[in-house]
Amino acid sequence: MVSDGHPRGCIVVLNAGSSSIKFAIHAAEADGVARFRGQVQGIGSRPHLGIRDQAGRTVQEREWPAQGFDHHAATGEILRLLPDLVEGARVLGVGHRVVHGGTEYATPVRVDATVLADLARLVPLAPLHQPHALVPMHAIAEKAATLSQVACFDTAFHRSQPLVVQRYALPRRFHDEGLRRYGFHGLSYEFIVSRLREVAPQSAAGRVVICHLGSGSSLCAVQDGRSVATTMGFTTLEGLAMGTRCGTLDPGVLLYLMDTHGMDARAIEDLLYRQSGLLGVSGISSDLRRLRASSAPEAAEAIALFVHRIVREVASMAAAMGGIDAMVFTGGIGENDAAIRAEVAHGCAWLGLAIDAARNAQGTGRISAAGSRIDAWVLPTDEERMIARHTAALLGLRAPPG
Ligand SMILES: Nc1ncnc2c1ncn2[C@@H]1O[C@H](COP(=O)(O)OP(=O)(O)O)[C@@H](O)[C@H]1O
Ligand SMILES: CC(=O)OP(=O)(O)O
Ligand SMILES: [Mg+2]
Repeated sequence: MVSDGHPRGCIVVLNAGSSSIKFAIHAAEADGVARFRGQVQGIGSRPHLGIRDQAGRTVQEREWPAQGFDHHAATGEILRLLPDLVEGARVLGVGHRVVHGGTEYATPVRVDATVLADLARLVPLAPLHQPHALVPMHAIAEKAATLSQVACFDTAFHRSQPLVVQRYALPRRFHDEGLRRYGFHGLSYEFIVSRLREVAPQSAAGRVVICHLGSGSSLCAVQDGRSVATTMGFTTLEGLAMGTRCGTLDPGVLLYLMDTHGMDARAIEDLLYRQSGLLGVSGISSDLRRLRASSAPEAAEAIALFVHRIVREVASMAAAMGGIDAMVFTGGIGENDAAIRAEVAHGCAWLGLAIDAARNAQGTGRISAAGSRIDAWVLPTDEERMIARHTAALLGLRAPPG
């Protein structure tokens, strides 16, 4: 309760990922570890809720059968749980992660009817994410119309990229109508840059490749704290192979699918967003943990493809910056799967990356070997904390981040 020393005002944060919904309760007035953090993860495979308090202790856990338990159901559960977790503090704002901000939104904004309508128009560009961010925004707007809601965008961090990086080689009119490379996971990249400034300021001022490897995966080339290139583009499909997404594909494949298989846009959307990636190649699961536990050759092949694409794209990020000084692994896979990090490092040895096996197995902080030309780190991301920073700043409760 308020009387036991908890801050009086709080920010509630909601982050709808493709396989998870994460949430957090942050003190409104000061940056710090969340009072509560939780997530429903494994949506679509093994839905599981876990909530931890400020000290990292698990305070609640629950599981559901995969069938019928979707993002919508998870949102309902979370909205029901939040009043208890707030513990009597005043909710001063709700911050949302919104994956796509289009050309219009390059900074956080207060949510109103116009914003809701604009963001709904971007649903086709992020079908695994955008609808799940909009559902709680509408629910909160209906139930608590006076509560300030703030939308924070995954695309915003990349808007500093040079125009040539954002352009596809299509006729100019398409770029002008918004068909361009946006990039995503920007809130995660922004948070990692802020962490790197704390733990390795010299590296943070240099040329950094951040590997956000989770259910969705992308790489970002960050130079002096700014995004200069990233693997995702117009949608969250481009770049690396992911849990259920294909990553970069020859556009001729789409023509073939239309002509030869008679597939329409919706069928192709389902194939590329939901049936491909680790799931499609393995035929077993989109979850790396389950592929690790499998002895099927298809599981090993899916993992090898995942790594191969990362290694190729690391080189492309390096090319965008003329070299690499530091590399950071983050996201559900980047933070937890030491073997993926070791395999990526092996593929990047020619760039001067060597990781220390024992440090990598431990999986926190610096993992590069003594003498590695590239400094390598495992840094847990915290998109929710970044959203709390932006939300508090926009509502005038704190100074702007960074
Ligand atoms: N201990 C682990 N070992 C290997 N992979 C893991 C582990 N924990 C989580 N993951 C992977 O991380 C993915 C989820 O990443 P996360 O970034 O939380 O997802 P989202 O993109 O939905 O936010 C899971 O699909 C799983 O493959
Ligand atoms: C942008 C994206 O793919 O997000 P996530 O990894 O949370 O699914
Ligand atoms: Mg995520």
